[in-house]
Amino acid sequence: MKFAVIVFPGSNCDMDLYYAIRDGIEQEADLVSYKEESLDGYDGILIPGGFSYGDYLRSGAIASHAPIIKEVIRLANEGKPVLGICNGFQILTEIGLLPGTLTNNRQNRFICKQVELVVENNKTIFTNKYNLNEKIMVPIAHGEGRYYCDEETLWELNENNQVVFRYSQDVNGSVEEIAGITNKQKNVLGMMPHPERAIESILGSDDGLKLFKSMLETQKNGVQI
Ligand SMILES: NC(=O)CC[C@H](N)C(=O)O
Repeated sequence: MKFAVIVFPGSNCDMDLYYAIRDGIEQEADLVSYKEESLDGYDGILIPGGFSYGDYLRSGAIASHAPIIKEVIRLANEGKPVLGICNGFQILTEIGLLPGTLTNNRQNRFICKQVELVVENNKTIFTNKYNLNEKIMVPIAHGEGRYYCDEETLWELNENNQVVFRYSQDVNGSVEEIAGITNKQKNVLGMMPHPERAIESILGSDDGLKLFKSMLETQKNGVQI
């Protein structure tokens, strides 16, 4: 499976993602500049964490106008897997591939720690290797990670099983402890925690590895969702 890791000015988790693919699941990954205008030949798109454009205006707001974004949207609409982590999640909401928004943590400061997540939907291309309600440890590192959406959107997210990860506890004030959601078609996942920083136990947890293995499994065996 061949992945594109999109690199914006200010991305800082691009190499973590690259190594998660190369060493974690032994697949191919390319670092692809935000300036590129084609993503032909890639089976999966990864949007890494960081501080694209210094988080000016709002996290992800300026990145949403980068040349590569048209292609990300095209591939997402074709059904290709698109995963946005942290700043990647923020970018996915800014470009409208995911509903809602990410705003300042309730504590109004940056939070960096290991947190427990619950797998709320294991019937997705990103989570089929997990058990339903499995508890996993994955780090967070964000200042604007508080997920917010209006009541109607929240109802839809729950109704369509689009909430994939929730925090076990309230960590940043996100509505209903939402940590990660998919689009309706379930091929686009955005999450604030960092699975790419939890791929081997020496890092404190390898619970993130199954997310990447799930994507590979789907590609190889066409897992029925
Ligand atoms: N690790 C990250 O991606 C940081 C996310 C982000 N720009 C924030 O602080 O909210």
